[in-house]
Amino acid sequence: MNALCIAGGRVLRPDCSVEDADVVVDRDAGRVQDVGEGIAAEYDGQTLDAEGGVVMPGLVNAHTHAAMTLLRGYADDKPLGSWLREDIWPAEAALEAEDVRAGTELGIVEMIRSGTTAFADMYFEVPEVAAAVEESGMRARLGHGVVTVAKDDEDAAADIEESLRVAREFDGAAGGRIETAFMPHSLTTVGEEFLRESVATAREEGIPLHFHANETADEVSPIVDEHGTRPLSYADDLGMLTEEDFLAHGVHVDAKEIELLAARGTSVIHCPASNTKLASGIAPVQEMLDAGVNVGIGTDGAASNNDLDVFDELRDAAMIGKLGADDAAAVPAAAAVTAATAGSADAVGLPGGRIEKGEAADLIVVDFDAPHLAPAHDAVSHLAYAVRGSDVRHTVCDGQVLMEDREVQTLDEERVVETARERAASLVKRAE
Ligand SMILES: CSC[C@H]1O[C@@H](n2cnc3c(O)ncnc32)[C@H](O)[C@@H]1O
Ligand SMILES: [Zn+2]
Repeated sequence: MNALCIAGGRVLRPDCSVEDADVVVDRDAGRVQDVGEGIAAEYDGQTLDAEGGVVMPGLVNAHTHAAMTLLRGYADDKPLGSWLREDIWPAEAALEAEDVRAGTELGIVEMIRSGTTAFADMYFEVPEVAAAVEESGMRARLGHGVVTVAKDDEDAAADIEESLRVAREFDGAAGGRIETAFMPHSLTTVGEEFLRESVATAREEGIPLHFHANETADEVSPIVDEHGTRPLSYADDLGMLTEEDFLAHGVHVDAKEIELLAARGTSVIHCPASNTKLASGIAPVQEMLDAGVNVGIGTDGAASNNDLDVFDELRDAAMIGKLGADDAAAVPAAAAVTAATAGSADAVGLPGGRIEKGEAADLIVVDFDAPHLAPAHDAVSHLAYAVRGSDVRHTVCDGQVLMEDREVQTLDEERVVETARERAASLVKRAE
């Protein structure tokens, strides 16, 4: 067997227990071969040193727009509607394919460096996003975001066709590391007739759906006014809530909508930093978990976060979850860590999220030697409340080492950062 041994660390298991163990990976299969104390000695192959560290599943960023790294810090301190209309959409109107490639690569480098092995991405120029994912060795579920408002019927239909086309074309790309979805931007930015027809097509072809929903209060009232019902019952009527589908935000959901999500098995991707920065509101995460809704974690784009560090995000989820519930016991450490690993992987329907024999070999080693992690009474507490993305020592996806000793192996980090700087500067000029 072509083995990779992650040796000498403590391993986070799916039940959030932590044990001294080595992890042996079958590199050809991209799967965990075995987990156990001292087993690395039985195998030949590449070894990654996990001494003094915790081996855990790679984080899954279940909702992002990776190329928006180019717009990091471009427009701040505004609510969602004016931020999008006054700043972001005008800038995005000037996007070229090369911008998306450069911004996605920058996002990917940032994610690999902070321990993310998979992500779900809604953006434009999906072939460029897919090429960046393929080169980087990460795993991703990709889609072209559709907006039909302010478009004539022909342009709207073309946008939908593009989203369905890339969903068909790129599913299974990069040796199966890329899967796809049909991604209508939101329930208010895609018209009902367009949704009705395109969702039916996606359903017939078995293509899952990902969309923004119930993000701000401003987004709820127009749906209630126009359709006489809450957004998620409207989405349900359109056939948009199945076990394969996942929606981003779910901030302004009432008890009936939470029940509906649980009944349909639709996952919610919680984006606490973006919801805080845009003052969108506090998602009822503990209520959703109590109702049996699967919750994943996403950063959203770097322009509303402003980074793609999922460790930051899961800490925000745990902290803000307590504030929202007015209960310090809400969204405890283990729940936040599980949401960012197994919860996110299950939500987006990608392998990973658990270190277990036979599971995908998507894992990271987190260094526990840093002063801000001493003492370590409880590893799971640290993973939720104290670890930073910069504590990640190694990142492995599908059995391939993407970062070793903080050196990204698959992309040229210096070139990626420089190109992204250049493309961001030229994008801003083109948008003026
Ligand atoms: C049509 S591709 C995706 C589209 O979404 C925009 N976007 C970024 N962040 C958010 C958010 O928090 N809510 C809604 N839409 C968002 C992004 O700029 C792209 O235009
Ligand atoms: Zn988003």
